[in-house]
Amino acid sequence: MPASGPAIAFERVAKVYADGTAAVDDVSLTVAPGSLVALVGASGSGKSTLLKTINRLVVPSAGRVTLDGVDVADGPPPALRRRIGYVFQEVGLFPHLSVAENVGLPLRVAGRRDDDRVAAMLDLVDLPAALATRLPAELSGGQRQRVGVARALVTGPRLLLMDEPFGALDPVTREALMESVARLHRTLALTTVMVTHDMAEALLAADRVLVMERGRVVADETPAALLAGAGGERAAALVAVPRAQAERLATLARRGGA
Ligand SMILES: Nc1ncnc2c1ncn2[C@@H]1O[C@H](COP(=O)(O)OP(=O)(O)OP(=O)(O)O)[C@@H](O)[C@H]1O
Repeated sequence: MPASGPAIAFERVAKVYADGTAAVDDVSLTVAPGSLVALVGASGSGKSTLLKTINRLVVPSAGRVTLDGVDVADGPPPALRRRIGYVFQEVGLFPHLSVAENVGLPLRVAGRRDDDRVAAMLDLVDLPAALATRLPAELSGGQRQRVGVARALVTGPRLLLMDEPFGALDPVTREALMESVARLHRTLALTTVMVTHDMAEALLAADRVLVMERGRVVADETPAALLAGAGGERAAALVAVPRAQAERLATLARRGGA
């Protein structure tokens, strides 16, 4: 079993955008190596901004972020980003490159070429080898996201960041992808931080859920604790939605079986 990925520490991190929007407000917390953390909260609460301070797509206005004790601001951003997998909703595949070329691009940028590694990555994300020569436009949305995950992990990062990557997909595809990612998280011993709008997904996949509101982390609990009522009013309101749905479905199933 390989050693787990890096610990992340946010130390009094704040972000005020140029137009004066305070997106993140004095966040301090640590993420243990090997954990799968979900960031949830209303639209505009600062989830993406906080996530992007980890790979320096956003530079904090105050405070700092460290990985294994080293400030992410030390050293050039490309070197940092090679150590961090990043998957986001738009995927960002190059339309004129094949699936294999897209997955291999981070290796090429780093001066490497490794066709076996690319093939192994496709296999790891459950994409048939026959798709390797296709263009992104010749794939389904779910397959494109799998290519995005393969590309994010091809350089062997220990840290995976996901920004609502499966939001545009149907629920069945979304669930299958989330299962794949949870499996990769375990087998590759990653530390994973994911932004999601889907509280059920957060509760089922994560081992820790951070609830954001107006730039602050207002609850920080395990899924079990959240379901048991920890985390206060805001967390309870978010948990109420999947809970009510589960209860209605259970009632329907009982009636159907009667
Ligand atoms: N580049 C930017 N310039 C100015 N304001 C921004 C920028 N990016 C985000 N914001 C603002 O910062 C706040 C937090 O945005 P952020 O995208 O971090 O929230 P979020 O919780 O991820 O939202 P969503 O769930 O809708 O993606 C919002 O008010 C948003 O409009």
